[in-house]
Amino acid sequence: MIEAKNISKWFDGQRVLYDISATFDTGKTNLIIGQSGSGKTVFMKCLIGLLTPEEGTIMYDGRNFREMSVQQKRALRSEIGVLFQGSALFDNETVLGNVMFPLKMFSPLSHAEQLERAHFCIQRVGLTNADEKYPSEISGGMQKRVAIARAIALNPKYLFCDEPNSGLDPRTSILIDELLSDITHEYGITTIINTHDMNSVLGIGEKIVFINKGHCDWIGNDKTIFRSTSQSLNDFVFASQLFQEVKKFLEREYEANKNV
Ligand SMILES: Nc1ncnc2c1ncn2[C@@H]1O[C@H](COP(=O)(O)OP(=O)(O)OP(=O)(O)O)[C@@H](O)[C@H]1O
Repeated sequence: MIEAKNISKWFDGQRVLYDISATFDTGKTNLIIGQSGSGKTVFMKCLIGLLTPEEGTIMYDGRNFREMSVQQKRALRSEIGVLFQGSALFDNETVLGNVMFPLKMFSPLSHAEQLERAHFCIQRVGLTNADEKYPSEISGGMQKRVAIARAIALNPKYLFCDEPNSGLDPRTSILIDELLSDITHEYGITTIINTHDMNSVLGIGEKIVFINKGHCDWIGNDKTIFRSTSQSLNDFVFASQLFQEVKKFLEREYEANKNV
């Protein structure tokens, strides 16, 4: 479990996070949602330790991040997997090379064991006959699977995903969500996902933290979201659903007219 207590963050005197407190549960897909510019990425970066909040505490299973020594922080980093927005694969490395990267950098395993682990992860995310392919030779959905295989290569306790569905069509987005959810449950990972995709919210939102203009406005799940009395959350849900409908309509129009 990760606990954020009273997190506040400023940039050049401009406050972007206001006293945010939230817990992210072990073995669950925890979502951070909110409009563009609301502070989701800054909050996630504070959780990972890529940004230092001016105020507040972050606890990793009872361990206070701020009070950790350099060695303890290094050890914690090896427990964290990150799925960056846009996959961020190395273009000049094959699928296998990408998944081997964290193993070569941080794992005490022998080369043969690293290869075995990489092959296991590639297979676990549903990729076959892809080891020797380069990122430019595979689809966006497959690239995302490679990025997930790379993120779980070191068997992380914590998995952070920034907009995992960006750039994917709705059907592929659902498959990626299902994969993240399956992995989370199977390995008991504390998974935290930044998203504004309503399909994800309703599909895998076991815990949902809604950020509005830097404030934590509401915490709930996919069952309680439609009972929320937060006006800003209701506006967000309405706008997101409208966006999904427009997107679906445009895709249907595109499919119907692409051969005309
Ligand atoms: N390094 C920085 N320096 C100054 N301001 C920043 C910095 N990073 C983020 N901000 C500001 O913090 C606010 C929150 O940004 P953030 O990227 O967290 O939003 P977001 O909710 O993740 O948006 P999106 O969904 O578009 O990614 C924005 O006003 C942004 O301009």
